[in-house]
This record gives sequence, C-alpha cells and structure tokens, in this order.
Amino acid sequence: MTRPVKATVFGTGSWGTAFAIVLADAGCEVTLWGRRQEVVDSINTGRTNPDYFPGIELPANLRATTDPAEAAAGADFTVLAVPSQTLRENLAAWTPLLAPDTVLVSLMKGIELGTAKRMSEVIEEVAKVPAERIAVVTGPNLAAEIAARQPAASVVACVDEAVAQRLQAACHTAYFRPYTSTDVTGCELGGAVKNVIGLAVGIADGMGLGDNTKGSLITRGLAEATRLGVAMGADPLTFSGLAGLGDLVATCSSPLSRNHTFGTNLGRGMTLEETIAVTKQTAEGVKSCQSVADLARRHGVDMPITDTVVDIVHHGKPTLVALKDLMGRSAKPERR
Ligand SMILES: NC(=O)C1=CN([C@@H]2O[C@H](COP(=O)(O)OP(=O)(O)OC[C@H]3O[C@@H](n4cnc5c(N)ncnc54)[C@H](O)[C@@H]3O)[C@@H](O)[C@H]2O)C=CC1
Ligand SMILES: O=C(CO)COP(=O)(O)O
Repeated sequence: MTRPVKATVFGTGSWGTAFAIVLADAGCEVTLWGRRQEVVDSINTGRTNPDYFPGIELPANLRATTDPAEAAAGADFTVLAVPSQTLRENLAAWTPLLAPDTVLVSLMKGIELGTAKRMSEVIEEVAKVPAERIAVVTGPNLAAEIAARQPAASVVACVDEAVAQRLQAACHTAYFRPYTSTDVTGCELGGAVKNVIGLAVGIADGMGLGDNTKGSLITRGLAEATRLGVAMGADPLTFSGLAGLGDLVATCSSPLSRNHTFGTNLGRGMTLEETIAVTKQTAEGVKSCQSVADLARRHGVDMPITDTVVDIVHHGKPTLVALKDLMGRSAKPERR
C-alpha cells in the first residue's frame, strides 16, 4: 500500500487555506503552518479558519501547527503562501527545517522589491535547491471561490515536467483542474503583472469608466506582460493561457480581487493611506508594480500601464492626469 502524499502549507491566509483544502480534497495529508495560536486552534478544534472562510468546514485530513519544524517534517511538497515581500526572511528561517528532497511550491504572485527577483528565484537562492525542485501554482484562482469548491483550472509549472505532473496529481480534484507547464518564468510573470493590471482596471472602475476601458486595459496589459516575458525568455503562448489571460479576466472582473478592490478605492478618490487602512489582506500589486517596472527597465521593455499605476499609487499622480498622459502617448501599431 502506498502512503498518502504529505503536503505542508506555510501561511494560513486566504490562498494558503484554500489551497490546503484543495490538497486535502485531493487526498493529501496536509499540515498548515500559521503564526497565530488562535487561528491554529480554530483550525484544529473548530475545523474552520474564521478570519477567512468562516462558513467552510475544513477536511479531516488537514491540521495546523505554529511549529515550523513540525510542519516541515516529512513533507513531499512544501507550499509557500506568505506575502511575497516576506518570503526571503521567512524561508531563511524555515530552510534548515525542510524535509530532504521536498518540492518547494510557490503560490505567490509578486516580484521582490530591490532585487526584482521572481519568487522561484528567491526560493532557489535562499533554500539552495535546484530549479527542478521548485514549482509554481498560478491561474484564475480567487481563493474564496476555490474554498467554496467552485470549478476552476490552474497551472502547475516546474522546469522538470515529471515534478509538475506529481504536483498536478497531488492537487487535482473534481473542482480544481491543474494543467502542467515548464515555463516557470512566464507563469510567474503572468501572475505578478496581472495584479498590476488589476489595480489599473480597479482605478478605472472607481473613476466610473466603462467596459471599453476595461477591455482595452486587459488587452494592452496582456501585451505588456507578454513583452516582458519574451524579453526574459518566457514562451509568449503562456500569456494567452490560464496564467496570463485567464487570471487577468478573473482578477479584473471580480470584487473578490484585493488588487482590483484596492484600485477601485483609489479611483474613487481615497488616498493611498486610506486605501491601505481598509485593505485587510495582501494586495501584491501595490508593492510589485514597482518591481515589475524595475524589471521592465532592466530588460528595456516599455510598460506604460504599469508605469501609470506606479505614478498613481506611489507618486500621487492624479488619476485624470495619469489617464490623459496614458492616452496621449504617440500613436503606434498594435503589434510590433
Ligand atoms: N487570495 C487569493 O485569491 C490568491 C492569492 N494568491 C497569492 O498568494 C499569496 C498569499 O496571499 P493570500 O493568502 O491571499 O494573502 P493573505 O493576506 O490572505 O494571507 C497572508 C498570510 O501570511 C501571513 N503573513 C503576513 N505577513 C507575514 C510575515 N511577515 N511572516 C509570516 N507570515 C506572514 C498572514 O498572517 C496570513 O496568514 C500572494 O502572493 C497572493 O498574490 C494567489 C492566488 C489567489
Ligand atoms: O490571484 C488571484 C486570483 O487568481 C487573487 O487576486 P487578488 O490577489 O487581487 O485578490
């Protein structure tokens, strides 16, 4: 008899909890690591994570701990679901505890500030594991819908296709359909850039602009992500898949998206400080718009929507002025 796959998820936030439910429903033995004892107690005794999904009963094969050593022990898959900008520091502490040969899985959709590194690059550098043992899960996966077991597809990416297939099997359920990819760079960029475009669409929504604006931002945002990806060696077709277009559509359409909602509040006229104060969860694009713009500069890629988001969010540029400047750029062909 083969033993069940063991998966550990570091982070009891929105996506960490929802993906832990997916893994448990797929038959894995799942351990969630969380910082707060009361959250861990609610998971173990109340069978819920009341901060995020109060009405959802957690599967019996999922338990939680605050002890990272206990969480990490024996894991076939070690899933990382903390905010991107905290990964380096957290992973440095967890690295000595990791099970030998564990596959590290990133759920995060951010780019590190300062270094402009993708999350898989941070993992490779900090945990000193080869790229063949690092995977990424990304796609149109709003956590609340997944936790409610609504159907969705996703992408599991690893440079080693056999590892991607193992992870695919470990998280495949009746409602969660993962596809494999070996384009880790493209998948990570798709997830990080869509958050920035989600902010842009939210700002437009908040300004009262309509669906033509939304369609234009999504499509030209996709062009920005693809240009950056191609400059960094990604497969352009990745961006027309779930990690690119799929996630852009979900994020830019949904009030569940924290990035979209953050942008909407800014577009309605809230200040950055007011918007941060009402945002209870991680809106990665707020910080990552700067690191995406940094990456674009390093690779000589033009990303005008991303630059506009940086100007509005971080340099206080008035939205109407930013819109006029974005629309007033010189005319050009759609494809070059
Ligand atoms: N929520 C969603 O629908 C989805 C989120 N993601 C990505 O998943 C990643 C995690 O996001 P969420 O779970 O949604 O965020 P969240 O804000 O719901 O949860 C973050 C978790 O990390 C913990 N945390 C915060 N700072 C920490 C620190 N310094 N050290 C250790 N733990 C810390 C929080 O206590 C919380 O448990 C992000 O990169 C996000 O882009 C990806 C797909 C879907
Ligand atoms: O990545 C997501 C959906 O795929 C979640 O988007 P937000 O982080 O904007 O909530």
